[in-house]
Amino acid sequence: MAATSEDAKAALADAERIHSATAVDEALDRMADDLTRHYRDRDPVLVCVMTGGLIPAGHLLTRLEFPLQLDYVHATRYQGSTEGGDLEWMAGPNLSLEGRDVILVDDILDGGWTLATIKDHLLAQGAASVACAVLVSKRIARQVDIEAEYVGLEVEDRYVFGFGMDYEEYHRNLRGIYAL
Ligand SMILES: O=P(O)(O)OC[C@H]1O[C@H](OP(=O)(O)OP(=O)(O)O)[C@H](O)[C@@H]1O
Ligand code: HPA
Repeated sequence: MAATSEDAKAALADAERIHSATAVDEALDRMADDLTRHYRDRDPVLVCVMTGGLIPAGHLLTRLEFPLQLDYVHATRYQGSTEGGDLEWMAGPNLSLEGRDVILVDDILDGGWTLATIKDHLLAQGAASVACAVLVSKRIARQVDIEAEYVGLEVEDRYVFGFGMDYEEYHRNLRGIYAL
């Protein structure tokens, strides 16, 4: 049965805040500095992975003061659950990525299947390069061979939510990061 807002409130009350809003802001500043150093003259396309990538991508974008284009893909394998399944591809990208340098932005790198699959897909569409930028990297053995080039924060192997990441589709709007 789908979780209610009361369930979501109860989960938050029991959760531990593992990164404050300030820590998230500082991590985004560091990521933006690194991305600016590498991409300021490369006319990249920033591709946001919906839905969780929306919040980190939006906050990163306002810190990237150089020419870039924005696109998105919508792909999901958790669908409001805490266990991942097969990746369902729903939409995007819309721009031609032929010869372009792509910054693929998501909220979290966990088992790695999502970013690995999307990265392969974008390279198959002709992208010159695809680098992954994630707000959070979970410290676990990946299911596939992928790592992010740009990482904001690390978390241990717990289900986390906030700043894009959901608890049963709730709590993406929290400014800190919480663990069950
Ligand atoms: O590294 P993985 O184990 O593949 O997990 C990471 C992915 O899982 C979440 O997406 P989800 O499928 O839950 O969709 P959402 O973005 O709508 O939350 C998250 O946003 C990442 O895209
Ligand atoms: O720990 C997580 N939290 C939220 N979404 C996720 N998608 C993969 N892992 C997670």
